[in-house]
Order: sequence, then structure tokens, then C-alpha cells
Amino acid sequence: MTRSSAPGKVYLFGEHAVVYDEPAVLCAIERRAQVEVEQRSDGKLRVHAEDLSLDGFTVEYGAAADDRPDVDVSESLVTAATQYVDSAIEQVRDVTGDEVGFDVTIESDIPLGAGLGSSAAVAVAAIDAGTRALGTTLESDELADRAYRTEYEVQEGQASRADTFCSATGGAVRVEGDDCRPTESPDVPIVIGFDGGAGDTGELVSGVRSLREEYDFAADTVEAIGDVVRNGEEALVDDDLEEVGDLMNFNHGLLSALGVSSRSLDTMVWAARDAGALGAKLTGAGGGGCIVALDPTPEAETALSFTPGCQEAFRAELAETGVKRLE
Ligand SMILES: Nc1ncnc2c1ncn2[C@@H]1O[C@H](COP(=O)(O)OP(=O)(O)O)[C@@H](O)[C@H]1O
Ligand SMILES: C[C@@](O)(CCOP(=O)(O)O)CC(=O)O
Ligand SMILES: [Mg+2]
Repeated sequence: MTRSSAPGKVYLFGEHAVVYDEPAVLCAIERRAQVEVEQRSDGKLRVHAEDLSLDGFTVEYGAAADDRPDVDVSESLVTAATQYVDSAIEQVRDVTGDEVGFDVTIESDIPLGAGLGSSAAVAVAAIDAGTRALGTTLESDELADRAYRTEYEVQEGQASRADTFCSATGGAVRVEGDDCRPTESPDVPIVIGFDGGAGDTGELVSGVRSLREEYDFAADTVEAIGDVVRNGEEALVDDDLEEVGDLMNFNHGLLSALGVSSRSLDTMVWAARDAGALGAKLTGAGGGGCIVALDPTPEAETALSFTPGCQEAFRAELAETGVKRLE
């Protein structure tokens, strides 16, 4: 039996635009997905994902057509819920070329679809534990690359390398197209607000793509996000937190223009700003889920915890280590 964990992340700058090769800066955070893998002799795949509670179901299923989850929800919902795990296991099989079977158990404290990169963390941890179960330990770059292919496949060719590289490597990273590198961990006081909801990354990314194809303003907005990120990087190097916060606010405005914010994300962003946060923006694909605010004081976290529509507010601790090999 092998067990690996991998962290979630927040975007300080650059989600969505990073899909079109603009730069992004993100930080791994101490919320993890843990995946345990045991090889099976019968070639079957059985996944036990206790935290997989999309519309409130827990699912255990096998790969065979007659062994689908015994749950009272539509097949498409089940597929949406299990596709990242299925695709990650395909990557494991691809490493050895064997149609091996596995028992896979996932535990995660990263909310699903909330912009904290649960999909990337699950993919990284599953591929790492799965390949080790077959006697191969992947280098960090190959692990990140295979996890990226998982996201690329599930998101139908619309994924950046950002989330998976960050989760595999840990710390703070900068991603621009295929160029992924660790960057100095910024000492920034990050607060997260979570509305209890979720957004579908594939759908939101598709929405931005359509908008970008239809309107010049949307293509310009994606480029403008790139500008904000480059300015943000300079502000981070200068330790100019006020400027970092202002640029996060601009970044949020541009994401709103692309249609990926929501009422509750905007409400949390304004609650944090009104409480004195230096800046606040949504993180990840949007549609619902989490915001990230910059605040050295306890005010934004407290204000968020009293904001109707905010289910949970917490301070994010930077995860210095990416994938962890536990057994
Ligand atoms: N604990 C988990 N167990 C199994 N699959 C998970 C788990 N967490 C996330 N996933 C997969 O990741 C998907 C959510 O990914 P995504 O929409 O990209 O949002 P995010 O990465 O922001 O959390 C889920 O629908 C599911 O397929
Ligand atoms: C919107 C995007 O930039 C980030 C998605 O992050 P998340 O899956 O919502 O945590 C998509 C991508 O980079 O593949
Ligand atoms: Mg994701």
C-alpha cells in the first residue's frame, strides 16, 4: 500500500489568463488531498472517495460498466465527480503500460470546485501513490506533467500547468505557458473566505474562451490580466503589500468583466475590503467558492466570518512542501 498527499493552492494573480499563456503567481496552501493506493489482482478499479459530496453523495465504484456507483443521481453527475480520479489512474497505467487494478481511497480537506485546486491535488497525489504502488517513483517534473495531462483531458484541452505544478512542487510558483518555476515565497498574510459553493472549472474556462473569441474586449481583458500579474510580481519583490493588494483588486475587476465572479464572491470580496484588507479577489475558476484577501490584521477574517453567505473564513498557511510520500 502506498499513500501520498498533495496541497491545494490560491492564485495571488492570473487565473484564467494563464490558460492563454499569460503569467500567473500562485501559492500552495496547507489544505491537502491524501490518496491511498493498493494494487488489485483482478484488474478492477475501485475508488472510495468519502469527501466527494457533490449534491450530497458518497461514491464507491469500479471501472467495469456493470460496476457503476449505486447512487440515486444521474450518470453525468457521477462522471463529473469521478473524472479526475479516473483520468489520473489512466496516467498511472500509462507509466507502466499495464492494465493494473487498484483500490483507491481519497481523503481531502480541500473543498471541491471552490478554486483551491482540489482537482490538481487529487491528480498529483493519486498519480504519485499509484506509480509508487507499481514500483516507480516519478521525478517532480514528470509528476507535475502527468497531473497536468489529467486536467487537460478532463477540461477538454483547456488547462494550464499552474495548479498541478504548484501542487506537485509546493511553495510559491510562477507559470507562463510551459515555463513553470518556483518563485520566492512571498511573506503575505492571506485570508480565505469560502461561500460553501462551487464552480465547474471546465465550464467556466469554456465560457471565457467563447467570450474571448466573440469580443475583442475579452481578449484585451485577458492581456490586461497579464499586465496586472507582471506589476504584481514587481510589487511582491519590493514587498509593497499595499500595491500587491491594489493589483489584486484590479485582477478581481478584470475577472468580473470575464463573467466568472458571482454575487457571493463579490459580497465576500467587499466584506474583506470594507474590513480593511489591502486587496481581495476570487481565486481559481470562480462561479462560486473562495476568495483570497490580503490582511495583516485579524479584521478581514473576523468580518468574513460574520458575513452572510460566507460559510468559512480562515488564514491560509503556505505549504512549503508539495507532494508528500507518506507510506
Ligand atoms: N476529495 C475528492 N475525491 C475525489 N475527487 C475529487 C476530490 N476533490 C476534488 N475532486 C475532483 O475534482 C473536481 C473539482 O475540480 P475543479 O472543478 O477543478 O475545482 P477545484 O480544483 O477548484 O477544486 C471534482 O468534481 C472531482 O472530480
Ligand atoms: C481557471 C484556471 O486558470 C484555474 C482553475 O483553478 P481551480 O480548478 O478552480 O482551482 C484554469 C487552469 O489554469 O487550468
Ligand atoms: Mg481544479
